[in-house]
Amino acid sequence: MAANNFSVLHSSFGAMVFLREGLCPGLTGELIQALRSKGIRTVEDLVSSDIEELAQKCSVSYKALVAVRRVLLAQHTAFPVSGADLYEELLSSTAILSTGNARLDKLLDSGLYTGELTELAGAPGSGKTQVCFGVAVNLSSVLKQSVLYIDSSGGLSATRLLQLIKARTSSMEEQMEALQRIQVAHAFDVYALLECLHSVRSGAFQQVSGVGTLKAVIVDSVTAVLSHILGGKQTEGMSLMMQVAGELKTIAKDLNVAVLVTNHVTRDGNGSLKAGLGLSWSHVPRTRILLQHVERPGSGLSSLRTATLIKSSRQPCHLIQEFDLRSWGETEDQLQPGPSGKRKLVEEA
Ligand SMILES: Nc1ncnc2c1ncn2[C@@H]1O[C@H](COP(=O)(O)OP(=O)(O)OP(=O)(O)O)[C@@H](O)[C@H]1O
Repeated sequence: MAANNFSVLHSSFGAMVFLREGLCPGLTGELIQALRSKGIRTVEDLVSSDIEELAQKCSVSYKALVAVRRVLLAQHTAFPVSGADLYEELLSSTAILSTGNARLDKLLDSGLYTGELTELAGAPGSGKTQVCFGVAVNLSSVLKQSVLYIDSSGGLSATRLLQLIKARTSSMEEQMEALQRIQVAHAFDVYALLECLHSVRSGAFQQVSGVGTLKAVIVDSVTAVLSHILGGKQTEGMSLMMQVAGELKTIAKDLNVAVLVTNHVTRDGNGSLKAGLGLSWSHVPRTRILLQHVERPGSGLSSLRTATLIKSSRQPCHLIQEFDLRSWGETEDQLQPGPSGKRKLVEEA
């Protein structure tokens, strides 16, 4: 095929990927050497070349080269899809997982969406971990779905999880089943987190016997492992952070799971709270909620919190809901599915 036939595909390649042994079947060291000798070093160089001419120039098999190019194209090209196909895919594959808190669900347009990253940002003590517990327990005990809880701050409490599960069922058997559906991993530095995310991506947690397909991954918190490697002279910090972001997005998309992460906050020039980890990270979550204490004169520190929607592509931002950390699972105002009612709301099994 002539080189300029690939002009559309050209533009869809992301980062430059160098040809290396093992990148795809048939791409041997010998073939790579032959290609390099003719200036073909990257996937993009190869797929945009005239294969017939290249096979002759490099004295390699035309058939082998076509097979390699076909695999590389499938692996590395983002083929354009129409809006209609995308919408159809959304309807058929996206599940919306209730958080177990009707007010948070309202902010999230019914709940956590599979295939997406949602972030809870808040100051220390604002209740991020408590919300993660509530979400994990609702998924495991009410929706009967499997969850991976990655604890990177040491805040995980099995007794609190059990306490929340007990509030939903008095059956010991159901309590144990619910606890089993929450798989826990500890990752106290960025390398351990990346290793854990690699295992998730390779399917290690997908079907642990008896607990079903993974539906959500919770990381509490990303800041705990990322904040100290950013800034100063640690130049690789940003790259590690974006690797974590890439892994989380890939997991969300490829495994079709909902990803929930927690993040700290800082203050901007005007003194307003904003999510931590800087501008590059700010684009990573699709939806962000800010948790804050409700301060009432004379009432001291209470368990009341506000949740403010500060980033969303579905709902107007700055919607606010107030809720009580102690009343997770209240069902007073159960919500109806959003406007696109065909989407799968995961129901109690
Ligand atoms: N069993 C409980 N029931 C209700 N509230 C609780 C319970 N345990 C802790 N809390 C409250 O939760 C708050 C701490 O929340 P949490 O640990 O979720 O904060 P966080 O935002 O994760 O903080 P950090 O950023 O430091 O990890 C405290 O105000 C505490 O009083």
